Amino acid sequence: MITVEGVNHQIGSVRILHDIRTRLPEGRLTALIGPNGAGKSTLMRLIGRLEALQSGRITVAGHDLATTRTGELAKIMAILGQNTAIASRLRVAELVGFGRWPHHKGRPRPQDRDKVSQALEAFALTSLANRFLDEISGGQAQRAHIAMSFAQDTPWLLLDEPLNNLDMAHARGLMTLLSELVRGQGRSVAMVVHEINYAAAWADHVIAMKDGRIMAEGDPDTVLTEAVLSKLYDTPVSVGRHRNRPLVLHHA
Ligand SMILES: Nc1ncnc2c1ncn2[C@@H]1O[C@H](COP(=O)(O)OP(=O)(O)OP(=O)(O)O)[C@@H](O)[C@H]1O
Repeated sequence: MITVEGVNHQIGSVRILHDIRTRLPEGRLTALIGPNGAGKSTLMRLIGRLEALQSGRITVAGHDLATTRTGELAKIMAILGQNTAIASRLRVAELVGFGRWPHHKGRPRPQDRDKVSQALEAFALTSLANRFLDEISGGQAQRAHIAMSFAQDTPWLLLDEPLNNLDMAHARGLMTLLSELVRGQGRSVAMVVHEINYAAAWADHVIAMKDGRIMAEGDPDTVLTEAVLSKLYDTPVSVGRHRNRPLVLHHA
């Protein structure tokens, strides 16, 4: 479980997060939703310790972020942030190989190479393994970054907008793979997602944020309702059903 208690965050004089208290359940896929600027990435970055905690307390699988060593944390949690700009003269396999660093600390072993091969295969990147990052498409680069986090092989996987740039089939493939990690291997995934129907179809738990606060949280049937979503996004939405899950419609 990830616990967040009394987390406030401020940039300059602007309050970005207001007293966030929540729990992200273990062995589940949690979707963070909400409008632009709601504070989703900031909360993810604080949980992933990419940003220093200004107040409150966060624990990941019982480890307090304030006291856990980075090497230890990197074996518990992989985080993929939103800005994945990285040296473009790097090959796909090298990027994915960085995910193994916490395990081998510079001396890759056969099992590390196996994990990289598995990650390349899982994200349909094997044929692109030797390409440089500036020689592949935006969606392929996005998959390579997710594959790097996947190769880290941690109980917790935190992904900020991993569906960016992915076409329908690859987005579906990623969600299927993430839910297999959760259901088949008992891993825990938290992701920021804008396309609400991916949360509706695959998430077990949804946290809806607006203006630096949590507006609603719970299972998709509880959170993905017309009342909550219309208020969350300040736009009218209809919610139907598809395969016994919510289906959100927001066309004119
Ligand atoms: N470096 C920064 N300096 C000043 N304000 C910032 C900075 N980073 C983020 N903010 C502000 O913090 C608020 C929350 O941003 P955050 O990126 O966490 O939102 P988000 O919910 O992830 O949004 P999006 O869906 O657009 O990615 C926004 O109002 C944003 O403008």
